[in-house]
Amino acid sequence: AADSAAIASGISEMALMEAAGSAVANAVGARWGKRPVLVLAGPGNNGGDGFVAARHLRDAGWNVRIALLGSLEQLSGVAARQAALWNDEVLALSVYLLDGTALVVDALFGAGLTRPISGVAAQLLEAVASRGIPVCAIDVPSGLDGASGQPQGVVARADITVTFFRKKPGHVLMPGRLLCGEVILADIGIPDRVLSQIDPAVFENSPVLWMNAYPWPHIDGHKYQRGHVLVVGGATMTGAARLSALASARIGAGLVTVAAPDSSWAIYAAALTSIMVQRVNDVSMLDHLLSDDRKNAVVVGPGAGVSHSTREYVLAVLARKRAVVLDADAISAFAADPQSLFNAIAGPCVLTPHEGEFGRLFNVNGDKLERALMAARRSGAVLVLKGADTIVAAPDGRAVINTNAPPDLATGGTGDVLAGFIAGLVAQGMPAFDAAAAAVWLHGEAAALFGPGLISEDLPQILPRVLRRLKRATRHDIS
Ligand SMILES: NC(=O)C1=CN([C@@H]2O[C@H](COP(=O)(O)OP(=O)(O)OC[C@H]3O[C@@H](n4cnc5c(N)ncnc54)[C@H](O)[C@@H]3O)[C@@H](O)[C@H]2O)[C@@H](O)CC1
Ligand SMILES: Nc1ncnc2c1ncn2[C@@H]1O[C@H](COP(=O)(O)OP(=O)(O)O)[C@@H](O)[C@H]1O
Ligand SMILES: [K+]
Repeated sequence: AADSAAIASGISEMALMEAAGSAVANAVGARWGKRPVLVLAGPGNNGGDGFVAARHLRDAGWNVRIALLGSLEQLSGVAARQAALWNDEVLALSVYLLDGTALVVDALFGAGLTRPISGVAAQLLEAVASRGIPVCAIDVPSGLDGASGQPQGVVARADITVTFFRKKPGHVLMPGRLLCGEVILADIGIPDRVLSQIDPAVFENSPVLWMNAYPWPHIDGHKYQRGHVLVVGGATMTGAARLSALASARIGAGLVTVAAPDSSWAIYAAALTSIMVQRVNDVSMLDHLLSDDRKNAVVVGPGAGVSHSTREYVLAVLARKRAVVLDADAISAFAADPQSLFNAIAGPCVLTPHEGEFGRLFNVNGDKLERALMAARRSGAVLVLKGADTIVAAPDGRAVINTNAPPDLATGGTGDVLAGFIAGLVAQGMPAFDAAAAAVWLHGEAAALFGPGLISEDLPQILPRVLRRLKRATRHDIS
């Protein structure tokens, strides 16, 4: 879309392809020393980029061969014109070409792949992968769907992938993120105004997206301006709600209260210090607590139990139009009747399912991005679909894909912490979508900073260091 918009606005297609192929040659030269290179060129513009890269590498003194899928006569447009500039032998694709090849430039298919790669091209990619030959992919590793991050048949994993103008979802969604290796974004002269023309709604998560909305405390602020989070605590599994509460407090909520039943009140009270504990044995007591409208964000779900009372609590909070984060059991409790939940969602609401919980509420098909967006639209909530490539999706079609979370997060309780982070930011006035994106990023950053050995308690503990760095990076000094 960006390239056609750029061409429509008067940029030469030939110049774009020249810049793209030359960026590939530069990336190859920066990564590897001179060695025999085989460029695999496809029948479209991705192949055209390959011809340009081959020419630039040859001019820089590399030993380059190029093999084409199909024939030169079948090339058209700028790809044909670039192929003509190669002005040297063009080989037919064959697995034998890999003998004596120490680097493959994969220019078979980019964005135009319409069906799984078959025949000799597929055999070649398989052989490249099985022999472990280093690969530089152009735009995407051929066979990877740039929209979904899903392979369409065979894909040879790349060491680096050079793409242009803007990353595609497939570069950051799993398993695409792994198949791409390091993604190098090259500027090929597509002007920024093209970005506003295509007005993208999907972004890789990063502070630039939400730091202007980040609720740093005001110099003359007081605790009530920083919001009051209410965490509905479970009766038996008390750790989950305590983790959420601690997380809300750490991320800056002015006050945090856990609502606890008589049976476990003493446990909560003994374990918590800066966090308050109030008695709630049934939905009318919860409703009474919520009559204080300073309690402006609520977490339900962590350790709540998949039960009728959890459903009642969720519906009571939603009826009060309070901002709410629904996690874990608060999601699972609606498995039998998701529509009753969606009907009740009217104000700011964030659902934070992992894939298992997601499947209990939503019967939607498609790739992860599509499913998250559809679920957000259907439920009317901001949807946080968790995992190695957590997606935050809004009912209006915006989405961010998170890429900073390490697998150390795959340990019990980290989701409870995330729910608390989100509620803490919403309580401080951050819009639900921004709050969810910021919380997911901070959560990943905290985990990465802590590193191996992480347990969920460590996340709120180390968050202040992440916040300090973020604040330093985003502070606008008065000059
Ligand atoms: N248009 C532009 O201005 C620019 C485009 N660029 C490159 O152009 C690429 C997109 O080019 P195209 O749209 O030509 O797409 P591709 O080069 O990915 O390939 C499309 C061609 O392959 C055929 N095809 C699709 N699936 C096939 C399969 N499984 N087996 C055999 N043939 C198949 C199609 O019929 C079509 O002829 C980008 O990925 C990027 O690499 C870059 O040059 C940057 C600028
Ligand atoms: N392999 C992974 N890489 C990165 N993040 C992960 C990975 N596995 C899980 N996570 C993150 O860890 C958290 C786990 O949450 P959840 O599944 O609700 O666990 P719990 O209920 O034990 O708190 C989520 O934020 C999720 O995105
Ligand atoms: K490619």
